Amino acid sequence: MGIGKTTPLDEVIEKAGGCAVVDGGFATQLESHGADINDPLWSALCLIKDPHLIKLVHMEYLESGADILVSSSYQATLPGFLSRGLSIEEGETLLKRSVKLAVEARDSFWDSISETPGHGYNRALVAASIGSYGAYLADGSEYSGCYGPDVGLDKLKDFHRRRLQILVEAGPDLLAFETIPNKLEAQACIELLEEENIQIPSWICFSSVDGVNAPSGESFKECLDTINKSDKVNAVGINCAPPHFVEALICKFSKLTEKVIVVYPNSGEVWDGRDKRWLPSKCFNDDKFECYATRWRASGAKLIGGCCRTTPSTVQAISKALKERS
Ligand SMILES: C[S+](C)CC[C@H](N)C(=O)O
Ligand SMILES: N[C@@H](CCS)C(=O)O
Ligand SMILES: [Zn+2]
Repeated sequence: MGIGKTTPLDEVIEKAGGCAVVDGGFATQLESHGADINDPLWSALCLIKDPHLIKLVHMEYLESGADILVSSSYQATLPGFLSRGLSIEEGETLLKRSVKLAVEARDSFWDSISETPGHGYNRALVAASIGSYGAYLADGSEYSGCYGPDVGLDKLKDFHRRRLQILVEAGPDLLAFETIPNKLEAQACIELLEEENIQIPSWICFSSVDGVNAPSGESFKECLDTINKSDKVNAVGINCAPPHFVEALICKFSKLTEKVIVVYPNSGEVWDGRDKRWLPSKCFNDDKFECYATRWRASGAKLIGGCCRTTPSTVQAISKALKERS
């Protein structure tokens, strides 16, 4: 995945007219179909209990115009599955299932739509979601970056390595590291991509709670200086932060990196990691996303979508804004 080579990610961006659409809140949409994800495994519980809902949600985002589907593996981890009494083998099967379900949805949507002349869809890519260590902890620390003194680089690499290998074996088109809250975890991700000689594209997205720095308080300059050293990372950006932070962050990132910029913010509501609920806050509706999407593209983002509490209608609004191109 050397720099300069055209990747499937570049191709989908080009086919989409310069800015491709990422899907929206995956867990949110599972909940709207009645899934109970109030659990340490969060949305990954559905890999065990409701795999059909996972496929349904992927289909809904495809119909809404997503060019990239993010898989259901955000909070799917081997230690998480082991602590539920599953075997390593069962855990590995579930991880592979997350990619398989997204690939099946993509293939079946593409087969059905291909028969419709003049359809405006692109064949979507499947990104395997790799949630941060904080997501696995299920204590809200993907928004604080405070992993404590015992969590060093090696521990983070150990945490991520096997899942990454299994997800890659399952054949996604790319890897999506999500809600990374600090520089150390970004470093762990890039070292793993290198050590495992990963040949598919990847993006690394940070969360942000102040709109200026990573949640840990480290500057994005420090974080991006680390990522810029790796030619295994194709895109870098922000996910699950409030939309009103995004424009300024795109401007900041575009001065700090030449990599593709990816943004998929949440609705603006705030996750209460202790009580496990979304706190009402400044919340942005689909019309606002439609208008923001155009501005984010003008500021330099090439991958735009939604994260938690956004829905297929949000993605439809983004897709409408980006595909009614200038
Ligand atoms: C993106 S957050 C809302 C995911 C859930 C969190 N890791 C938890 O388990 O509390
Ligand atoms: N891909 C995950 C991100 C959570 S922050 C989801 O949409 O559920
Ligand atoms: Zn989110």
